[in-house]
Amino acid sequence: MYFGGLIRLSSSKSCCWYYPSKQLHERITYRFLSTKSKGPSREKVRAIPFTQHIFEDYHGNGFFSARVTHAGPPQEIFLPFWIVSCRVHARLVQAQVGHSIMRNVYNPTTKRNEVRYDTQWTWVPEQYRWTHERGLVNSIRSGQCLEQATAFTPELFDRPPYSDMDAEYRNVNRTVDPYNLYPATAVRFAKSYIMSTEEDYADTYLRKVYAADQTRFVKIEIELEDIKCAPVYYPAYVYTINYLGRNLRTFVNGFDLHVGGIRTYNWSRVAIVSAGSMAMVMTMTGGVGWGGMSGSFWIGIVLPTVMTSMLAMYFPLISLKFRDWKRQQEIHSADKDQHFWDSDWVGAYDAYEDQQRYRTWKSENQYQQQSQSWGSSSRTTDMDSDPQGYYRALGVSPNATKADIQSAFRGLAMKKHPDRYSDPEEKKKATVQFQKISAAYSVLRDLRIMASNDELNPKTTEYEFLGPVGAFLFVTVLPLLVLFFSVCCNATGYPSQSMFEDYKTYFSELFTIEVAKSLIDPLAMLVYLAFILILVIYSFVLNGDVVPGTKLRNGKVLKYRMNGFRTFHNVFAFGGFLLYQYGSYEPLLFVYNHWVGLVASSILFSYIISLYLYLRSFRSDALLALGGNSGNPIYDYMIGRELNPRIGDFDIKFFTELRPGLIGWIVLNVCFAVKQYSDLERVTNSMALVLFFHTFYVVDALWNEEACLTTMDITTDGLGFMLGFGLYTWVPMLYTLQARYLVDFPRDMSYVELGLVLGLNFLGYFIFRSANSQKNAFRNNPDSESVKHLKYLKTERGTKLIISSWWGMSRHINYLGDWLMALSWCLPCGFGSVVPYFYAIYFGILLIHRERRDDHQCRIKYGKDWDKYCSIVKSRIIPGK
Ligand SMILES: NC(=O)C1=CN([C@@H]2O[C@H](COP(=O)(O)OP(=O)(O)OC[C@H]3O[C@@H](n4cnc5c(N)ncnc54)[C@H](OP(=O)(O)O)[C@@H]3O)[C@@H](O)[C@H]2O)C=CC1
Ligand SMILES: CC(C)=CCC[C@@H](C)[C@H]1CC=C2C3=C(CC[C@@]21C)[C@@]1(C)CC[C@H](O)C(C)(C)[C@@H]1CC3
Repeated sequence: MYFGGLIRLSSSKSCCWYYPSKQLHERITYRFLSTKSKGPSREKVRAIPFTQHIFEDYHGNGFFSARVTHAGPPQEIFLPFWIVSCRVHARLVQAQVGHSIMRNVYNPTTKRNEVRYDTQWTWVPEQYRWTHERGLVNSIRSGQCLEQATAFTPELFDRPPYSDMDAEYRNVNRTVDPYNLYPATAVRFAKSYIMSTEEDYADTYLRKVYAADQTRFVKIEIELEDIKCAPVYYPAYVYTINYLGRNLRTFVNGFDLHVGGIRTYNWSRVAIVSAGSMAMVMTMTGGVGWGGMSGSFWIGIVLPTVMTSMLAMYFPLISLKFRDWKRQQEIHSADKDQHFWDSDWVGAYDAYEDQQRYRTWKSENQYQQQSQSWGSSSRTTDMDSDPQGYYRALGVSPNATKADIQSAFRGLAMKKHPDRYSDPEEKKKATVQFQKISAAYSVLRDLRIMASNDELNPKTTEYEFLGPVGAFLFVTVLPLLVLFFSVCCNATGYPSQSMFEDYKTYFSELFTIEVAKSLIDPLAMLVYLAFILILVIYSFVLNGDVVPGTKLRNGKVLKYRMNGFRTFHNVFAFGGFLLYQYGSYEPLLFVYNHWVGLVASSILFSYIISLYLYLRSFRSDALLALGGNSGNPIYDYMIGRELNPRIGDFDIKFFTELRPGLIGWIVLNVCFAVKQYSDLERVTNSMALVLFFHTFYVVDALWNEEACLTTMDITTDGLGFMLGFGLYTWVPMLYTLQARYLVDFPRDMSYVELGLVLGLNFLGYFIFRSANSQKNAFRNNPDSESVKHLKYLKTERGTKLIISSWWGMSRHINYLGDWLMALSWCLPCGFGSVVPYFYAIYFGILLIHRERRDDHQCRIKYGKDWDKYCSIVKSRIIPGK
């Protein structure tokens, strides 16, 4: 990049611009780094694990910081910058220097002599000229930054093996960020930076030489000659945090470990401090003076608290938006600056093409190695497999990835866009080339999508749940079963008395249009939707650690925000607050009174959301569950096609897994307990026990939310009707069966019964939690103190299977614990009906079936290793069986 000629800038600020070139020259220290310079050795640039604590400190310092700790390993990134160098010719056209003079003046008002300062201005007598060289990085920092930047060479991608590092750090990707600043913008920055820094120096100098106090009418002219704009790269470790659906990057300088990036704030602390300080202000000042206590509460405390905490929460996103907007402005203004545009870009593009060539070379090498190891010769890697010349048009190899094709197209499109040429002949040529590039891109992109789809999303060849027939029964019979429990179980009996008396008449009356109509309850629908909406809002606005999930088939690792537990207590705090304002618990009786409507609404919702999920799973970039791509609509709709459906960064499956079902379950339980209280004016000990057990289970699940990321539902199953219906309907509407039964048939337990049931529950919980935690701890770090004594079997996949302690007793000892708990939840209902035991029966069947499914999946995953594991740990669920 080279600009011949001179660029003339002039300044006429009220400061001085007067100094001989010799002295100015001495004061500027810089080292210009040309593109040929070597920069730091690539070994020096490595993702050092200890940068993790620098990152954590950066986000953990200060009372209001959000203490982000989970960002995964850093990325090694070379950030691109432009180095602008030029020769600066400066000429001082005019300037005045001012000296303050002290005078004694008589003041007739005070009738005294007073001291006054006047400025005596004199023109600077000479016109000075000077010339010097400048070199700047585009973010306008000089000195060290220039020295640490490195010229682009394809070897930047070559990461040494770093065999001494943990696997996590050994496999870190090394990348080069694309340029997102135009060279013309960098030059504009450099120009204004040169102006302002030289002004500063001149001002200081003038004041010193003339012993002046002020300067004015300063007019200078600067001519920039021989401007060079060279791309350089600056090494950094980048941690990416997912925050409210946006990726925030934290940069750790590759040399001095200085850290920068957008910070996040703990909005709940901001809220507490704001509420506390506003309450203090209100108390001290006597309130807002409008609306009494209530006015002061809402306007003086709640409003500012909500506003400040919202600001704290959205501040990172606002500043990101602001930066984006500033960048857009830069780009717009750079467009007008045509003079720099073309020649600059050509140089930048040279560097970009180098990258592409290197990537292509690398992927070809890899491919050749792979095909040698597969012994395959069916595919060819050279350009002969490109009869249409599409790959050649984009300058990529036939093995290029979708991303490679995309970035090659973007680069070429920028370079060859007809709008960038004013000469008609060149414009014509560019138009032809541009059309060729676009055609090649559209064909190759589609091919890549198809190829990657086939590889990533193979057809499902084996059915579960008795295939399409079973799926059909699932989507029809199970909702009917839930309706049966809600419609046919009531205060007369579980099932109702009239069904027992004459079941034929009862059922013939049940399947009528009137009964169907009675299921439609708009108010219940509204309440149900409002509840889901509140959960969605909370999942967006509440803070929580951002945790990476397991690696997906496409190599991606999704991030999840752990705010389930916060959602839980916020739901109760919000509900409690509303009831307090209302002044009665009566709204909670709505649940019992509109039970059938609520159940029907949840079923309808489950059908609709599953349909939405099914339809959206046909997007070209959707990653499907291995078991959900059979091609049979009923089966795929039921089992779930898409593995991790997301809207932006909102993960629908993760949201569904723990929130509507589990939180809804406890909310409904509380409503039933309140109903019992309103009927009996007390809560029976059996109801209290059921409430305690269920709440304990749910709180435990939400508290250990992270653990659900490794469950089959998240890692393997798609999100379809099975999970959707399971969590929007089945869990909240059926897991509450015991609490509802105790409203209709209240009973108290003897102390002996109480003790036995409590004991059974805690035994179950002990097994369930210790086994699950042991597996999680072992999977997270097998060397940690609590699990390092465990014996394990190392599989060929690299995964270790525990074969001692809990996991040596049976292959799913956790299921046994879970089932014992399930049984203990049913026992408080006594033995008057089998219906409250439905949960233990169904759950037993579910766990047996789940164990078979998991066994099948593990056999596919681990092959011979699984057989070996099964021969060591023989029991499936119950030890010794
Ligand atoms: N209340 C409810 O309605 C329900 C509760 N649950 C509960 O959810 C919990 C999670 O269940 P789920 O995901 O089905 O099963 P597990 O938690 O038992 O996880 C099974 C997976 O763990 C890994 N694994 C198996 N054996 C070993 C071993 N010996 N050492 C180390 N890892 C092993 C395998 O995955 P890999 O090797 O690939 O990592 C396997 O696929 C259970 O406690 C269950 O009771 C489940 C369903 C419903
Ligand atoms: C018959 C029918 C509708 C089947 C759907 C099954 C679902 C109800 C269950 C499948 C796996 C589940 C899990 C939990 C709840 C029930 C479902 C969705 C779970 C969230 C309960 C709390 C636990 O601590 C858990 C997080 C481990 C668990 C995960 C599996």
